[in-house]
Amino acid sequence: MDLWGGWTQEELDRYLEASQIRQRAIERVTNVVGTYNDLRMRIFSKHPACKCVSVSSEWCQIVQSVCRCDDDDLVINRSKVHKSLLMQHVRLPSLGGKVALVPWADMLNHSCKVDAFLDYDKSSQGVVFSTDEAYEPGEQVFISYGKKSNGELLLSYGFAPREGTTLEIPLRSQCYPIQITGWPLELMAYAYLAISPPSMSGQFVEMAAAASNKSTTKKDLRYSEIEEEALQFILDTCEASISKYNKFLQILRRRLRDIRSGELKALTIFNGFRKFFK
Ligand SMILES: C[S@@+](CC[C@H](N)C(=O)[O-])C[C@H]1O[C@@H](n2cnc3c(N)ncnc32)[C@H](O)[C@@H]1O
Repeated sequence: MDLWGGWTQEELDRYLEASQIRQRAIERVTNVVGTYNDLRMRIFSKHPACKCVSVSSEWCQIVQSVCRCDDDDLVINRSKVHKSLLMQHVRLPSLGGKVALVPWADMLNHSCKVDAFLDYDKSSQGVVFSTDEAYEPGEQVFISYGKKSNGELLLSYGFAPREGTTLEIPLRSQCYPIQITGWPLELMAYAYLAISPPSMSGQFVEMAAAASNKSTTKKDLRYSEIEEEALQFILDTCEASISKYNKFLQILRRRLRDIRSGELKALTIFNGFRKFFK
């Protein structure tokens, strides 16, 4: 059964055993299939002349492979696909996340190194894009698709950037992307919240806001009295997360053991020869 972007159930189980993305990929497929089956029951079964039209080829791929429906039952509306390439749905932060159709916005690629995004500009009454990096003429300009882990980018956009590699650390209902160079303030805030004693209830609101990325004003959230415990909490969670890849870790350990024992054998033979020529 094809799941998302051509991934099979077996591949999901093998490669994404410990990843949050595995469950989300399955949920996505379940939602698409549920919507299609609902439409089929309510509309297509009663009006055979009606066709299911989708602008998304992934949507059709999932429906076709999972629901095993005929090609004729599904139509990818090419003209809409064409338009959707040029007109991107964009959420405008300063208008409370209102959605706008912005011409050519679909041409912009993502980079983890930038925070810049398109937004509504009151003075020019239009959607503008201000870069947060200096670019040379002819250089590619990037936007940020959001603070997303590699897994999320892979699931939603079909690519995983090489730079700024991230690992998703699942903590109860939240999920925080950590980078090889560090961890986000939100994760630290969550750790403070999770381990802080009731005597610190006065700070709970501030910690919760920072953990859910709602407070952008406070850049340095520190509580020295519980910092050690919070760091230990993050370390334990990271270790627990990676230990789920136990098959992979076993293979690595076995391979290392084999290489080392091979080296030892070679060393013994070499020492034997040395003694022989002494
Ligand atoms: C909104 S479009 C961006 C424009 C697209 N590159 C194009 O030529 O039409 C989003 C798609 O671009 C690609 N993309 C965006 N940023 C990328 C990156 N940093 N590395 C690789 N592919 C990227 C992915 O295929 C993604 O699904």
